[in-house]
Amino acid sequence: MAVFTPLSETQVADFLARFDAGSLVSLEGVPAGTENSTFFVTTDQRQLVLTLFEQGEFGELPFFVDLLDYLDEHRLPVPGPVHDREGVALHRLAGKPALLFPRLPGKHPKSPNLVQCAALGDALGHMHKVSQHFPGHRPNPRDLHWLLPMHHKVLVYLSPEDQAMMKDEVEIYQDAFGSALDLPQGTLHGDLFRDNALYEGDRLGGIIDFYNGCTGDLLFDLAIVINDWATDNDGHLDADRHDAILGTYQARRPLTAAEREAWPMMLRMTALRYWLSRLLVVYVDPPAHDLTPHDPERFRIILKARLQHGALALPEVNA
Ligand SMILES: Nc1ncnc2c1ncn2[C@@H]1O[C@H](COP(=O)(O)OP(=O)(O)OP(=O)(O)O)[C@@H](O)[C@H]1O
Ligand SMILES: N[C@@H](CCO)C(=O)O
Repeated sequence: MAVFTPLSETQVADFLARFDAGSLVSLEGVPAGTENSTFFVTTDQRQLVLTLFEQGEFGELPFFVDLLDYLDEHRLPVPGPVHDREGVALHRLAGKPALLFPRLPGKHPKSPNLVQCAALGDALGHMHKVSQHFPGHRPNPRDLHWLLPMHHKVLVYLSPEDQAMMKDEVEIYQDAFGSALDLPQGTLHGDLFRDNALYEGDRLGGIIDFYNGCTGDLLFDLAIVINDWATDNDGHLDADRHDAILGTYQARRPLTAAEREAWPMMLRMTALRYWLSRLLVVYVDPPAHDLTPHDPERFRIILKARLQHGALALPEVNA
């Protein structure tokens, strides 16, 4: 379950009274998700999602609200927060920060087809073009500055071979990314896995869960996407999905020469980023709830595959 703070219908009905969003018809806790409490709220006018923030830096929530407002204004497929009659989006409910969103249609794609991959690449490329001009700033909390101290915390839980792989990798990234690399910057989604996208058939209904959103290398975001969306069960890249995503992405935003050069290393660094964050959840800082954590092994396998086989050739950009 992912309702850490239960809400009564009366609480939600009172909350809705500040918005022009209709009166409560039904309230349903959403089982998915691991970080926040999520509810589907149906009113006599529309379908909404209510999120209560359970963890994280609450002071950062205005950044996420502004980012979603900005992307929504620029017609990206994201749930723009619902503002109340006073123009305020961020409220408190049951003692927790709360946001109301439109409920986007569709389902998460487990095994995305090539049309769905192309739609995702197009949306991400569009988002990255737009997000380069978003004025908000939040440092990337999961970049090399985080990997460096945090990887020490999990080494003790790894086999000698995996310890060596992790240590060597982090050292290599310091050389590769430590000095001034001229990679295009912008605002990233920061966690655009398949379970953060919704599709109605082949149509991308929307991208959700922007709470890892931050400012950083756009390539970092793209590598997260390719590692999750275009990797087979053995950790190898799936050439068709890879090309479908990168083809439409680059039609929006062609990669620069520096990005092309950094690409194989970025795939490795973002694979290690998730191997590490998942290891930390399992061994170092387990959450209070009993939800099954994501499997770190998946990203150890992906990292090994990227080390053994490198990256695939990037599709050419059609002028
Ligand atoms: N705007 C939306 N429209 C439709 N469904 C949504 C929306 N927002 C959230 N959901 C549903 O609620 C689930 C949980 O939401 P979300 O991913 O934001 O939670 P979380 O606890 O932050 O999860 P995670 O573990 O991915 O960080 C999603 O997987 C999705 O099914
Ligand atoms: N997408 C993350 C979990 C949410 O941050 C993972 O798969 O490890």
